[in-house]
Amino acid sequence: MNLQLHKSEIIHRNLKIDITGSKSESNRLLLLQALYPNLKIENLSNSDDSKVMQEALQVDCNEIDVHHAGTAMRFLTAYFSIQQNREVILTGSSRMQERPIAILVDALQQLGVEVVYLKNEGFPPIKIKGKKIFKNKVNLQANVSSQYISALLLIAPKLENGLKLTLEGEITSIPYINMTLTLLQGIGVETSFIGNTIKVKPKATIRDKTFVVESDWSSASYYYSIIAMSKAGTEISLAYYKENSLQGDASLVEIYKKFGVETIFLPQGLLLKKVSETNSQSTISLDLKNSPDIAQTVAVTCLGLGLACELTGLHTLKIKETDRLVALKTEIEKLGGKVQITNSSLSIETCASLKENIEIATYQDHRMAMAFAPLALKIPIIIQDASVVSKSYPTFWDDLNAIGFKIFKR
Ligand SMILES: O=C(O)C1=C[C@@H](OP(=O)(O)O)[C@@H](O)[C@H](O)C1
Ligand SMILES: C=C(OP(=O)(O)O)C(=O)O
Repeated sequence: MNLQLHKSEIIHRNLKIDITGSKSESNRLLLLQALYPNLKIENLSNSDDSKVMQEALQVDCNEIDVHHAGTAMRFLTAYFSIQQNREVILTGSSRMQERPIAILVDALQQLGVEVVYLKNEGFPPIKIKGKKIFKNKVNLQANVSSQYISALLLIAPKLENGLKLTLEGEITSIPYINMTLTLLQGIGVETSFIGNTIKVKPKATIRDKTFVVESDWSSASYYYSIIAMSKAGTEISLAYYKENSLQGDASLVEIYKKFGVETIFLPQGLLLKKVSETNSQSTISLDLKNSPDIAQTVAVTCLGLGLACELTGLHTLKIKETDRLVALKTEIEKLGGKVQITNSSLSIETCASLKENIEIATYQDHRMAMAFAPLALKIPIIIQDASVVSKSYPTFWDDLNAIGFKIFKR
């Protein structure tokens, strides 16, 4: 389904957008709930990725397809490693079969788990034979994806002797590791993270506990971009967000001050308000190694506002739903922007005007579709294969429609 977005403006200012729980928190809590059934979860994410995770933890079959869900792939690999007397094949979309998993598999093999590759060495599909794990020391490379680390940490309290992880290299996406540790602490697991060493103590059972998942900050990023591209005075409210977030993408609050967006925390969420114009002479420089999922949003905001930018810390983008660096360069150049990329950075030159009615390809990447949509405040634009958004935010187009975006099927 391609969508034509006519040039739009925000009209329903008093509307509150309800975004469901963080996909990252939800997928961690679902795994913890499978390990500790007296854990209850509220405001669970309605994303495809969380549905896939939930179903995979419930079914009894021995082949599970996680489609495009990276966290589900990595977290379930760890989960099935400790399910004794079960042999499970984990597979995914063709892109998932190109997303590396060797660092996690090597770590599980160091712990004594039997994992074999069924197609290409280092990539899904894999076959896992679950067992009781007594070993408790693992060294692993930490500069490729934090998901491998979170996966091991989530099962760590159920290992006979807990876990000591020694992280090698520069640690990437650290807020996601801290999110995992904080959730573990929340159910009473003892953890420590000092220097490059993480320790988790074993915990057989937990007390009854209910978690209310905070709404997804990565999804909120598209509203930050919308407000940044709107005229002064425009406002949008988003529920349910809090000032002390576990999610690294809450860095949006600081980052979007650069684009004239003010964030006001209310008891039930956020009010975003455009308060000032950005100086078009300035270059926006940001290191996004702690918030990789908002890189596309920020890049397109800069493009829409005609601002030059230099974004660094993007080394994980090449192994996500698509190679996001190449995808951004290709699509921004279609619109008339000038882009340079390396393996870990992206810069855009100041661009005075954008081409109209360009078809943006989305590469089966939800964030490509959602990041480019706010440009409809500046130019008419077409988003190809727009239903990809369901990976993290199924009601995205309905919500945009409700705030005034003019969206038509093509
Ligand atoms: O642990 C998580 O929930 C995630 C970690 C990040 O991945 P990397 O650590 O691979 O950057 C992020 O991009 C992804 O969307 C979700
Ligand atoms: C990278 C993402 O997800 P995952 O790695 O879980 O597929 C994302 O949601 O942007």
